[in-house]
Formats: sequence, structure tokens, C-alpha cells
Amino acid sequence: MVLAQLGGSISRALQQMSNATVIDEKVLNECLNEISRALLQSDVQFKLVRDMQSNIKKIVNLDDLAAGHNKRKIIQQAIFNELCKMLDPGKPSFTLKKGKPSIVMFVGLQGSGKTTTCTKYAYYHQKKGWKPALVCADTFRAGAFDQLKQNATKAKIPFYGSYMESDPVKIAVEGVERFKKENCDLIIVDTSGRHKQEAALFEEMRQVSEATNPDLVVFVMDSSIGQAAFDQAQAFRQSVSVGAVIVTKMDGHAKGGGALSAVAATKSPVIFIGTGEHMDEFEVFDVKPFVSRLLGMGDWSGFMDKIHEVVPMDQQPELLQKLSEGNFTLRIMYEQFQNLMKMGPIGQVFSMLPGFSSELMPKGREKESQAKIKRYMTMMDSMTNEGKLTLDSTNPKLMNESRMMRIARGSGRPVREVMEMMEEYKRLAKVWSKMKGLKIPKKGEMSALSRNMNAQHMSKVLPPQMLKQIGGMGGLQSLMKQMGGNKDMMGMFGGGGGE
Ligand SMILES: Nc1nc2c(ncn2[C@@H]2O[C@H](COP(=O)(O)OP(=O)(O)OP(=O)(O)O)[C@@H](O)[C@H]2O)c(=O)[nH]1
Repeated sequence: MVLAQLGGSISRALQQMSNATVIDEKVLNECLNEISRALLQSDVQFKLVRDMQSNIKKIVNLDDLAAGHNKRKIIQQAIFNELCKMLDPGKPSFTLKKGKPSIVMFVGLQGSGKTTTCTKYAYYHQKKGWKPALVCADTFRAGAFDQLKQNATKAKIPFYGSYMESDPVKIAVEGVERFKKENCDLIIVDTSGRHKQEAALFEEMRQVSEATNPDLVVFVMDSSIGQAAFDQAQAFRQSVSVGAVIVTKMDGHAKGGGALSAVAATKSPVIFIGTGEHMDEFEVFDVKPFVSRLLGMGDWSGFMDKIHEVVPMDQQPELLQKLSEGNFTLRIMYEQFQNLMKMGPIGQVFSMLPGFSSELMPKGREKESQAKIKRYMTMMDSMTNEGKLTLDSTNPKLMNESRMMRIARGSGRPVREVMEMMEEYKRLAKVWSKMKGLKIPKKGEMSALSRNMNAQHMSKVLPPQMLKQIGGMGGLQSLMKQMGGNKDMMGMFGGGGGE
């Protein structure tokens, strides 16, 4: 997905800015222009980009910043906040309640992935203990009912539809009534899509909505919609009261920035993203970790949770221990590659690791990245002949030219690739060095910790030098307040940007 490239461009702009010895108006403007260009190229609406740029300029008044303030941090924080603001309409979507029937209606253009998304949404909730049901009120596309029926059967979800009836309103009402009687607590109504926005589609949608009185209307949007997203989303919102957005095909090569615009147009939050054709390729969308990952800052709390899934139980304490000692060796990199390769689709986990995000594993290019990692591992395999020292050292200088040539020969890869791998290692080691001093939460405490994070908790796990950097407990408290004081904060400390 190209949003990952957007993340890469933004991270690079921030990095270039932090490389400047003095951050003045010119440097800030260059950085903001670079970021704006990247956003526009990703199809974010022009007005939104312009507003964001002027907002940042208003917040970051360089003249007012007292000497000694970390300007780069302030600018990075402002960009983070603005991107979050763009994606956060400021109100949560309707919350479903288990045991109480909720009706959720799905709308969107034809081919946006509406029908697939209805099933994914039902399946997601079914796994969480809901009793969902699907109603096919799409009488426009021949085959729509068959598709829904097939998906629903696969996921063992009850469904309702008709081959004969041509009135979508009638089907929707009958389906909703039936499933209410059957005590389903999540009744999902799939509506017709059309090739383009047209009056008949909106009228039909309005009628289905009026007749079923949904608790939530979800607008499904294909991430490749581009600059048209804003107008399209707005048109839907003017006909029915859209309360949430789901962006599909985020795994493809679409630019994805249109999604950011759609949020602004509907003033509704993105609640999930579709990341593939399969039922479980569906992720809950959280603004702060998403932006954090986009900016290459990592999603530390998500990572802590993921460590449980990715790293075998018996290796977890050892890994955290090593990281807390600041020993990021080639062997650790190798072992983590090994663990991640076992996972199957690994891009998701990668993007949570601070520093790993867009550069090593761009989304949508997982296959290539996976091949690259395999090559790195082959090269590291041939290092065993170099003695334990090389793999377990934290000193990259040990890897001199003749060693690199031997490794290249031994693994049958060009020297250029060995050098590339060492660069990757150095980059990661730099990012991970910030974990030095990390206090390791006791077994079982980790998830609870990342869920109930407050300044007290966080000060306990943060490495002391990191805590010092943000101004001790006082600084941490005010930063958390500013950020809404939740777990997503941890993403901010993943680093990536360099100091
Ligand atoms: N790669 C990828 N494909 C998806 C995703 N979501 C849906 N699709 C595919 O997109 C195509 C269209 O999806 P549908 O669910 O049929 O689209 P629809 O919007 O219901 O279409 P209508 O019923 O005609 O309105 C199908 O081939 C889906 O498998 C996704 O997140 N990623």
C-alpha cells in the first residue's frame, strides 16, 4: 500500500530536518513543503493539506520557542497531532451492545468491497461473542445474494435474501424482523452499489435506511478511490447519516490518502480497514498507533502485545532482557527475522516495531521484503563460520571488508548486499538502543500495562534516559495529557527519527 510510502516520505522529511544544525523558518518550510507534497501525491485533498500546513505553522512559532527547547520534537509532535486530527473526527462511532439488537447498514459504490466487508464485520463480531446475521438488500447486482450466501455459509453466519423479490426495502425489513425474532444482536444490512454516484442509488439507500432505522450506517470505501474520495463520501453522507467508515483494499497498491480525505468529508471515524480478500484480513483502526506507524515511530504498545504472539513464550524474557541491556546484536536480528518468518503475513507485526516500518517492510510489497529478509538470513547463516563473535557483537566495526567479502562468497551473494544488510542492522541497532534500561514487566503484566497506561506505569518501564529526555515525571504527565493519556503514547517513544 502506498500509504507506507507516504510514511517513508514523511519520515525522511523529518529526518532531513533533524539533520539540520539550526532549525529555522527555512528548514521548517522545506520540511512542511516536503510533507505536503507527499500527502498530495497520496491523494489527500488539497484543502486538507493546506489547512494542515498552516495549522502547524501557527503552532510552531519558532521565534517564540525559548532556546534550549527541542524544536524538532515540537515540530514532530505538531505533525503527529495534525495527522491525528485529520483522521479523528472527535466523536466515537456508535458502540454496539451485546444482547441488544443493533442494526448496521452498509453503503458504498459497487465493487468497493461492501459485501465482503459485511461478512468480515460479522465474522469479527461473531468471534467476540456477538450473534450476527446478514441481510442481502442488494437486488441490483445479479449474484450479490449468492456471494453473500456463500460468504455467510463459510463463516456459519445466518443470512436472509431472495432471488425473486426485487424490492430491496421489503427484503431489508423482512430480514431485520426475522433476525430480531431470532435474538440476533447484530443485524447487518448489505445494500446495492452502483458504478457511480447516482440519484437512484441514493434514493434506494434512503428508503432502506428509513424502513430499517439502522443504529449505524457504515460507508465502505475502496482505498484506491483517490482524489474523488472527498466528494464521494460527502455525497453519501448527504443522503444517509453515515456514522463510520471502513476503508478496503489497504493491502493493494492504492495511494490510500483518499481515505484521510473521506474521514474529513463524513466527519465519521474509520473503524476498520480491509487488508485482503480473506475473512480475517480485517483490522481495527486506531488513529494514534496508525499515525505513529505512518511516521515510522512504531507502535510500542501494540508491539508489546504482539511479542506474545510472535516470539515463542520461552524466548520472551530473554529477548526483553537483552534489549533492556542495550545489546542489539546481529543474532537478535536473526532470531527476530526467524520468528517473524514463521508468522506468515508479517508486515503487520513489522510495522509495529519501531524503525522497522516502511523502509524494511513496505506494506503491499511483503513478498519482496520477505525475500530480502531471507537473503539477509542466508548471509547471517554463513557468518557462523566467522565465529560466534561476529553474530554476538554489538560492534559493527568488527565487520571489516575482508569479513564482508568472505560472507558474500560463503552465501553466494554480492558484497553490496552484505553491506546493505549491515546498514540495516546499524539502523535498527540505533533505534533499539533507546530501549536500553527498559524495565521488564513481569509475566502477565504486559498486556494489562499497555491497556491501562498512565504516567506512573509508564515511568516505571521507560528507560531512564528517555524519561529524562521528556522532562521527567512532570514532562511525561503533561505529554500524556496532551496526547489523551493512553497506551498509544508508547508509539511516540519508538524513535526512528533520531535525536
Ligand atoms: N485485496 C483486497 N480485496 C478486497 C478487499 N475487500 C474486498 N475485496 C475484493 O474486492 C472485490 C469486490 O468486493 P465485493 O464485496 O464484491 O464488492 P461490493 O462493494 O459488495 O460490490 P457490489 O455488491 O457490486 O456493490 C472482491 O473481489 C473482493 O474479494 C480487501 O480488503 N483487499
